[in-house]
Amino acid sequence: MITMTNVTKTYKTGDVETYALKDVNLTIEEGEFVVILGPSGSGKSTLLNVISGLDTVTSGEIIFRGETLTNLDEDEMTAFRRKHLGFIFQQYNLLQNLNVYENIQIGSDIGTAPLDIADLLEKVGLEKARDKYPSQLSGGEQQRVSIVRSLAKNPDIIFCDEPTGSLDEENSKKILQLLQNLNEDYNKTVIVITHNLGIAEMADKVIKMNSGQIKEVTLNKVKKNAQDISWG
Ligand SMILES: Nc1ncnc2c1ncn2[C@@H]1O[C@H](COP(=O)(O)OP(=O)(O)OP(=O)(O)O)[C@@H](O)[C@H]1O
Repeated sequence: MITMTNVTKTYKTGDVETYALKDVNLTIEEGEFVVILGPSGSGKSTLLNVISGLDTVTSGEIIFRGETLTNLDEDEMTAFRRKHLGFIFQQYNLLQNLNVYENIQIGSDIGTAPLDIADLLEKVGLEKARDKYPSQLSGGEQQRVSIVRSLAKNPDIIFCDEPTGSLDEENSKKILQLLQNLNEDYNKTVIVITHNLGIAEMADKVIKMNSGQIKEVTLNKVKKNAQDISWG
């Protein structure tokens, strides 16, 4: 689905050149659950940013379903992102003056074949919260709304940067369960960046990064259910 070939990304600050990515080669299959691990500064966010076109590569090639993303101009890349990608970040970024349903509608309006909002709300146990405002919800609930918003447009790939961040185990596992269901029931490709080693137990493919390079790629023969992964 995604192939990265010899991808390098450097940042120049004054005379100093930093390799955020150094000659990265990687394949991500359709419907795969991928977890990217690595210490702070190892290049995880940069990897996500170049795949999603939020940042350009210095050299190398990225191909998505036969289309060379690294040849697209900014407008084409924005269109690609809107059509195919969903993002889940630590910050919820919900609009405070819109209720749950309306917040999610912002996401589904972008999609050409959006998923049913009521259906998604039921999947995350928030069917009763559709008319509530963000300030009336807990942090975990807000996170679930923000996740539903990014999923409502029906993206092919879901990118998650520390999706469970500051949430406790129970709320984190609810979110991970949702990601697992989307991966399994809707065949969505899920790519999660995390420091939490337990999440790697849910993955098909675990990528370990260090100093801008992929140091190890492991395929899990057995995947754990979100509820059963190790924690803390
Ligand atoms: N805009 C930028 N300008 C200069 N250097 C940058 C920039 N963005 C990232 N870097 C550098 O590139 C390297 C990789 O950064 P990146 O954010 O990808 O790491 P990360 O693994 O996601 O870290 P974290 O886990 O802390 O989020 C780091 O050395 C970082 O300082």
